[in-house]
Amino acid sequence: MTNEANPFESLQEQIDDAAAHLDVGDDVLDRLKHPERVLELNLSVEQDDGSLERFRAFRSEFNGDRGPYKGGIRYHPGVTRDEVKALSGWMVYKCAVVDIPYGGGKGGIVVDPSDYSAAEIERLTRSFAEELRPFIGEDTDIPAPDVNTGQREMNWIKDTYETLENTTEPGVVTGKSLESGGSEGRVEATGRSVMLTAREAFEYLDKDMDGASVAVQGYGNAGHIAAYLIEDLGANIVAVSDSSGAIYAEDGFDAREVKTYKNETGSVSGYSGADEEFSNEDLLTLDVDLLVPAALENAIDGDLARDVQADVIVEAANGPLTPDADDVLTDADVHVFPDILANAGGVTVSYFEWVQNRQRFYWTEEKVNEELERHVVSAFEDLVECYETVDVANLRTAAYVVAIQRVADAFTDSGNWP
Ligand SMILES: NC(=O)C1=CN([C@@H]2O[C@H](COP(=O)(O)OP(=O)(O)OC[C@H]3O[C@@H](n4cnc5c(N)ncnc54)[C@H](O)[C@@H]3O)[C@@H](O)[C@H]2O)C=CC1
Ligand SMILES: O=C(O)CCC(=O)C(=O)O
Repeated sequence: MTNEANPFESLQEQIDDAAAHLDVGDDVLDRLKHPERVLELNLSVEQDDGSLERFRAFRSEFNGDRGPYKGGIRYHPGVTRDEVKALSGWMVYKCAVVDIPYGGGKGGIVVDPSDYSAAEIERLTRSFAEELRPFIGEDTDIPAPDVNTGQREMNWIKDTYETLENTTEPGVVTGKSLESGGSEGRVEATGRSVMLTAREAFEYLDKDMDGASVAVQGYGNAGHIAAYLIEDLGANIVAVSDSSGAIYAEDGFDAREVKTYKNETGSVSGYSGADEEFSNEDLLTLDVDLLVPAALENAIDGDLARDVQADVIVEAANGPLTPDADDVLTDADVHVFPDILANAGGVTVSYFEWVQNRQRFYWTEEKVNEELERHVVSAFEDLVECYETVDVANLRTAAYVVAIQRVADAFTDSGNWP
């Protein structure tokens, strides 16, 4: 990460941008800019050929003022300590934006899972779970899926934890399969909140979703589900991409069909319904009504932002825009609906999963989706109210003003500080 923005510094800059509008002292604010603790591990894991391989892993517990640390675990070769710290901080403010009783945490392993067998990934995951065991638990720190992890890894973490603790505690981790205590609607939840945010954003901006052109960068859990749910609102998904590159069709794709093709072939490239193939950078600068970055941090920096032609950006990924990009896009009147609102559906339904686990009483998908919509729409309204009544530059800063105030109030109300 040499020329790229450091995500942890980006997070701190986002907090600084909100500072002037907050009733929070500099000392408390300084606390809210740093993780409470970061665990760094070297996991030694047996490979299929009998050799031992070492993997670096992290878990950052950023802030627990509003509840247990909560956030996903990422498997990616680009994972760094600072990235995990940033992601854990974004979790704190995301949970506060949607007003669920959690703090924020995040974990990651430096690994490209496509280079390893399922058995090797299982041993790696169980090894991580063993090391995390003293720190995680339903009331302390609750992992979940992120990039390149899903139900399978969450089931393994739950099983390892429960075996070592000699208990049943399904709420120790969320994003599990239904059979292991997962919730209806969790797989779709992140994409669903992106869709709900896009729907509310278009209504707020008095724009028509019917026939709107949409480009989606990243076609994994968050991206492809956001794409087909936005398509269901009547929009045209004209471009999508993954790490192999981007595909474009002027009349739009069938978003579900593209995913089926990706499942079969491993990438979106080569899809027969495409008019053209190009780079991810080209996708990000297309002249579309709505752009949804759904891959990784720093997708759009200050330079690329100057070429962005989209009217509206709804962030499915965490941290896809650098602070420089934010400045450029704010000046250019591009409406950016921030990650800590738009992708909060994942953690919101994780919260519902945890509630169901603790009550041993399970909800229908309809109830999950109704409650999710209520949380996202209410958070959207809180942000817009702040944006319209406080002199903030953009909706991201509005989101941080709302969220930081909630976290700081929890800290001071607990009697820890006057
Ligand atoms: N899974 C979840 O519940 C949540 C995920 N997120 C965020 O959404 C983003 C995506 O996560 P998931 O969809 O879960 O991961 P995933 O692993 O399911 O999918 C990631 C997708 O991004 C693509 N990709 C990677 N690098 C790319 C690049 N440079 N250009 C274009 N595409 C690229 C991959 O090929 C893949 O299609 C991340 O920022 C994650 O933190 C946020 C909230 C919850
Ligand atoms: O479901 C969760 O607890 C966290 C999901 C996550 O990692 C995120 O929102 O970035």
